[in-house]
Amino acid sequence: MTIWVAVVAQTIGTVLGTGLGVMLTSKSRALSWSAQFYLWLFKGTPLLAQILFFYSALPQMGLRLSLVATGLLGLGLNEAARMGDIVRAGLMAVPDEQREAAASLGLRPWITFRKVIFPQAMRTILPPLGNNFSYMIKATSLLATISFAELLRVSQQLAQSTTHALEAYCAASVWYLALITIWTLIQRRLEKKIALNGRDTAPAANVAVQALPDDIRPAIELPTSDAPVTIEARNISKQFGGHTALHPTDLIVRRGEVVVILGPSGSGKSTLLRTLNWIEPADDGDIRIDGESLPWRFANGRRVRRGDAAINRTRQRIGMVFQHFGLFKTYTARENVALGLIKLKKMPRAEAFAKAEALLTRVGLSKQVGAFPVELSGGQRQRVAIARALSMDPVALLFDEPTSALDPETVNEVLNVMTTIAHEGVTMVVVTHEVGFARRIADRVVFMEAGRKLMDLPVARAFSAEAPERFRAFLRHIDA
Ligand SMILES: Nc1ncnc2c1ncn2[C@@H]1O[C@H](COP(=O)(O)OP(=O)(O)OP(=O)(O)O)[C@@H](O)[C@H]1O
Repeated sequence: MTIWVAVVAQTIGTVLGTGLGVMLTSKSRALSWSAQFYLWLFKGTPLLAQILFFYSALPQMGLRLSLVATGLLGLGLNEAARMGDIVRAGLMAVPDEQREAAASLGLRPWITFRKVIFPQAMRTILPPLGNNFSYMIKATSLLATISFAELLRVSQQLAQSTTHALEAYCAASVWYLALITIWTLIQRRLEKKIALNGRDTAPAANVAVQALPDDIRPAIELPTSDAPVTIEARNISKQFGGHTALHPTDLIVRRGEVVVILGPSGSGKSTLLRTLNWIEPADDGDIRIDGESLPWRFANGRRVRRGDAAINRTRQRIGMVFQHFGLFKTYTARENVALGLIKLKKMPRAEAFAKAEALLTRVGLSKQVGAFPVELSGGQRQRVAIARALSMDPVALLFDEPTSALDPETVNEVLNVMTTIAHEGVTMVVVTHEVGFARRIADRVVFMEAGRKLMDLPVARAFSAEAPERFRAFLRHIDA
């Protein structure tokens, strides 16, 4: 009986708690506040009072439960509140880059959750879940020896109407709720504080960002090649809080071009790049991929934001490589590369794996196809990430500081792969601090400072006396 009750109650708690955990991390306020209310109520009132409530109040609503069913309901709903917190912690422990990597492939939120986020969150969730289950087994004995006896006693008293047992329980519940509310508020404050302290800091600045006067005229030169335009960003801007990370900026990338974006730390390079595939939605402006607007559709002459599914579809056409690789940790190299093909292109598994292996061979990893990310070096992981970004046959690849997290010896193995695919004609936009790479590979060099594009020149002119003084000062600083 103990095992049966514990298993059923734990199952109710785990299933319901998983839903609550997802709701707690949801961007929808209605969902997260409903889940928070549930947790507050069930964590804040004593189990015995809840069981008593179910036992005495539910029959009045026409639902009569047996003693065991009442106990199951009480234990299950309480466990759901605890599991909700545990699942939320597990989901929050999965780095944001995993979600961004999935979004950059164009995976739908449900698939991302099921295939990428939840399996990783399980590693954090499983130990406390085991712990809770041990507790649950013991709680069933409490239920049997104390709660049921108490239930029967109170029920008899209620029937005889000689005491105010129910009121006493209600008053006790209010007190507990007040205590738990205070603790919840303290816990929230602590979590907020820790979240702020733990926020990723930008890599060390190589040149201090200087404020620029608002009326500065950027030295912009539009590309002269007449290949068709692949990415067309117009007037995109982005603010974080009150801080303008990106002033209204244009960027045009033509088919086969390699555009390298250089600039001091904090100058808005990554923000510009991340708006190009809407991983970071811009506040204003438009991005067109092969002429198709990524964020907007036009209805009755008005501009309307496209739905997430439509944005995902267009986004699939652009691959992205992240600084910290963003490989899905629970999948092998081959599975990482094949996931988008199987889930989005609906390719049969065998065919997707064959294509994944061919791509991994192309980046020099034919022997590591079965390795998990932890078994690979940084350079190898980044090459898997490049193969994965190529898997969807994108019209362009975006690289966000692809070598910044690598040891100096492995930087070149990644740059060599990037050089090879650039020579194969892949359209690329690269944010990097590797000036040498820009000189060798770029067709155009964009220089950013304080959220503005200050230079956009063909490579030969960018590295000549013709370049703006600010860019030459930046190069001198790096040389030094
Ligand atoms: N998610 C965010 N929340 C708040 N501020 C942000 C966020 N992302 C970027 N910023 C701010 O926007 C500005 C531009 O950041 P961005 O990462 O684009 O610069 P960057 O040139 O790529 O820098 P780095 O070379 O150091 O990566 C910085 O001041 C940064 O602190």
